[in-house]
Amino acid sequence: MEATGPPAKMVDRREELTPMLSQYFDLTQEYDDALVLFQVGDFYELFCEAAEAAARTLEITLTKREDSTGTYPMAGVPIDNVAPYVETLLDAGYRVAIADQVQDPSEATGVVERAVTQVVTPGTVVDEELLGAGNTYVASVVREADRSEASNRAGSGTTREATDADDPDHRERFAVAFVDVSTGEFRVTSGPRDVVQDELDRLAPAEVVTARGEFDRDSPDDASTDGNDDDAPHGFDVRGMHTPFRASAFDGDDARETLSGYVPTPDALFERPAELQAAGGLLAYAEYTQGVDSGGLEYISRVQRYDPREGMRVDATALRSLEVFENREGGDAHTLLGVLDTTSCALGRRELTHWLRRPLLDRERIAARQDAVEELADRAFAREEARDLLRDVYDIERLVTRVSRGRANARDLRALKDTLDVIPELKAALGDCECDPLRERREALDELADVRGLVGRAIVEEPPIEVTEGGVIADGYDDDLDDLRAAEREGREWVADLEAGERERTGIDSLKVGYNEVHGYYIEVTNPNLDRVPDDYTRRQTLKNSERFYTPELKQREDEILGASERADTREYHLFTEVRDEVAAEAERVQRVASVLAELDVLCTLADVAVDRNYVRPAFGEEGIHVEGGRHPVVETTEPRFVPNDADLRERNVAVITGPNMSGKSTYMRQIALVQLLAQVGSFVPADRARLPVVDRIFTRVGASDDIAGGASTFMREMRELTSILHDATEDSLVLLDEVGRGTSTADGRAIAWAVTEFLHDEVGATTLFATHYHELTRIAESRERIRNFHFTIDRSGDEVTFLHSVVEGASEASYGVEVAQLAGVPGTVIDRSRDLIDDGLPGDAGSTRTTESPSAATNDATAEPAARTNGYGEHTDSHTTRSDDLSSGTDDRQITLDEPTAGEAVADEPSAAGGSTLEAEIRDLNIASMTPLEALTWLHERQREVQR
Ligand SMILES: Nc1ncnc2c1ncn2[C@@H]1O[C@H](COP(=O)(O)OP(=O)(O)OP(=O)(O)O)[C@@H](O)[C@H]1O
Repeated sequence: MEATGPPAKMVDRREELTPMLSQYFDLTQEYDDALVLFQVGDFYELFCEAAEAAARTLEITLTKREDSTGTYPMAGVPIDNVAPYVETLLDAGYRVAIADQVQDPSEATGVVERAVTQVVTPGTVVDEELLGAGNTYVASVVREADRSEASNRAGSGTTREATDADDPDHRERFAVAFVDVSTGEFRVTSGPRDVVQDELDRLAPAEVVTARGEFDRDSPDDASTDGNDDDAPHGFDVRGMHTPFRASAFDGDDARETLSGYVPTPDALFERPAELQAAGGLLAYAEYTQGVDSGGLEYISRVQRYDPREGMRVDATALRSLEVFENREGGDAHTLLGVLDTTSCALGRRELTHWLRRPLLDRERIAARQDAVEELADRAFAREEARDLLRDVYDIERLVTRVSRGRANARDLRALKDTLDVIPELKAALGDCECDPLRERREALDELADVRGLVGRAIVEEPPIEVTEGGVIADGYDDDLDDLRAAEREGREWVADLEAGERERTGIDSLKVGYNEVHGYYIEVTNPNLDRVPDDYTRRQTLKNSERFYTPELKQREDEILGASERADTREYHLFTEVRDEVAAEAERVQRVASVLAELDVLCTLADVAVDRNYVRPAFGEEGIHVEGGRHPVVETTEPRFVPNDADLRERNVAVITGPNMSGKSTYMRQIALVQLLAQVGSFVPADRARLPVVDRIFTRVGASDDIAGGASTFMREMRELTSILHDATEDSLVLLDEVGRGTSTADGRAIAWAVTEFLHDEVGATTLFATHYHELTRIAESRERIRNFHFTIDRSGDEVTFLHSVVEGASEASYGVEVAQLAGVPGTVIDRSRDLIDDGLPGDAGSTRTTESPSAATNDATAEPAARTNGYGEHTDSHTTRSDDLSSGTDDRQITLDEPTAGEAVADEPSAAGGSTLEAEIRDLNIASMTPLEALTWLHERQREVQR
């Protein structure tokens, strides 16, 4: 960003700068991709362009600094409340380098020494205040060497013959590593582009690091920032910030060297060199941001390589359309996570997210989780007790990270102890649980009695936040400390007795003994009594109405007290860091306990949800999906009269689902996918009964109808996603298609929908749910044995329709678009007119020179499609190649042709019928009543482009 790097004004005056600004200049040069927050006393200051940018972004005052070399814009934020400012800067796309004074100003001879102690970036925040409850990842991506550029899968057509791109040996491959610096979780994997993209989608890193120089077009030193497609690391689609980092860190030797600070034999851990490079480069970046040297993040000891194929693949599109973590508006209300997340502690909350992100493929692992959930569901008392205890569990995964990094305070240690105190009780609560997964976890719960005992003995029950000012270490833990405290106590007692003694000795009743920070202990005598002051009193301070004195003995005692107190504080700090280091040495054990606690929390939660919401344990078999009385886990919580529905797709069917708008098609499809996903997570499912296959991947393609503004580009995206489904789905996949084809003309859309359905049935064999308003699609079932039609029923009495939300076998009769419009409150005049038009045909039909179909052909026939009723253009245009008899039944005069032009395009090719301008003729001939809003908008968009050309 332009506000980072050395300020232009200072570059010009580099040699003249004062020592302090010179120091600032050097740091801005060294950390040239960050805003440097430069400590000056109680403030972090920024200068020149950086100050202006910060003032704008943070809405703080821009001031000036003047010295002999000039005037510099300056802005500052208070040190003791810096977190919110840093957060705002991160949100605005900046990285922030914190340059602290690392020398006591009183000891500095010249300018105080300063150093960057931390670079805060979106992916590497560790401050509690800046961290959300979930994981914050930073990822690194490395492209494998010696791979030729592979073809783009999205463009590789819909045939499933093997191509170069399919051949595992010829596809472009990447390695990707992820770290959560706040917990120490570290994972590495590699694979072809789509697999790595899935991993990036799944873990949604806040930042992606790549070797500098690879993507920086203008200057190799230019640090790119987020949000710009041009900066997409290796062409991956990532939401987070993109950070180019020192390329050498990703070199094999350097990466190995970095890794050796964390794992004993790096080479043995990875399967491919690029994985080692990605992991080493990422660790080097993590060290750089945390201001530590090689090996300085020792709590990252769990560098794990994983295989993405171990889990069900659920890409970002599927996660979004199934609203697993986020609803369609991007919020977290009414999501699957929201329904399930009644976890007791932060550890469990993060673990649940992990589980939902990566449903399992391994039947045994699924069964193990199910066994645990089942037993916990049955043992209500044990479950409730365990959940209660887990509520007292702190986020010890992050806590132990702070311990390892020397950032934990005494309260953190005490919180760790409080958590460890829970473990014996938790083990007892689960003592009767018999199934292997629960027994194993119970046994894996290390009580860490040593750590618990140490902290219990060493740290007082309610320690202060500061660890340098005493009051942290418990009495009896250390003899030296006890002696110092005794000396201090004794001195204070002596002082406490002094007042009474001196009053007696001097006869001054108003004499007082006091203490202040500046002058220490004193004896205060009011002016009228000054003549009675004994000789051994020395004057210390004169006030308006009194004088303050000390005696040689008081002075001596004061020195003893203060000396003892100071030495006690120092000793305490020393002891505290010793304890902290001892705990840090057990970090791995704590992390293991944390992960068992996390799993237990999730298992208890899933059991609780199962009981609370009446879920059942699904069985797994070899046949396709068979659900009885299935429910949508989220919609059933908001819809008081949710109607359960069956889904019998045992032959791995392609289900074509029709029904009026709003009847429940999307909900139904999503509920089947969510039931499947939950089942593979190991959870029970919202149904009366479910027998399911293990699905390798869930694909979703939701039509463009909701996204009119996106226009043509949305359709393009839709088709790209469709291509990837057709290419990547297997017979073990579950495919959801919701109104695919809606983003283009009705004719094209229907043709595509038809062909896609055939392809999925004939070539792919994936279990498919296809919700559509193209009713003619239901006819495919006549010629394909595994294609089945389902539709949603409504109850119609007079003009009123009631949605029954229940699915039945067979094709739907109509769309009831007008009835839905009426329900939505469209004015009665419009509704009546629509009904007339349905009955009588559209005026445009009669006037059109192309109309070959009689409007009356579609009248009063509930089975007629909107398209057939209103369009019916019989003419053939070059742009549509699918033959009409592919789709039509050919038996009646409601024959549907696929050669129908889009509202605009075919007309535009024709000369004006009325002899006016082409545009005029087009407008006149437009059959507006038959167009969807999207078609109208697309038409308008095309005309605009023509005019603009
Ligand atoms: N099984 C059900 N029981 C009760 N209410 C339901 C059920 N399914 C859906 N609904 C309600 O109906 C609304 C519409 O459902 P949904 O979006 O699934 O309809 P749709 O047929 O896909 O509509 P469209 O074709 O317009 O996209 C939902 O928001 C929900 O409130």
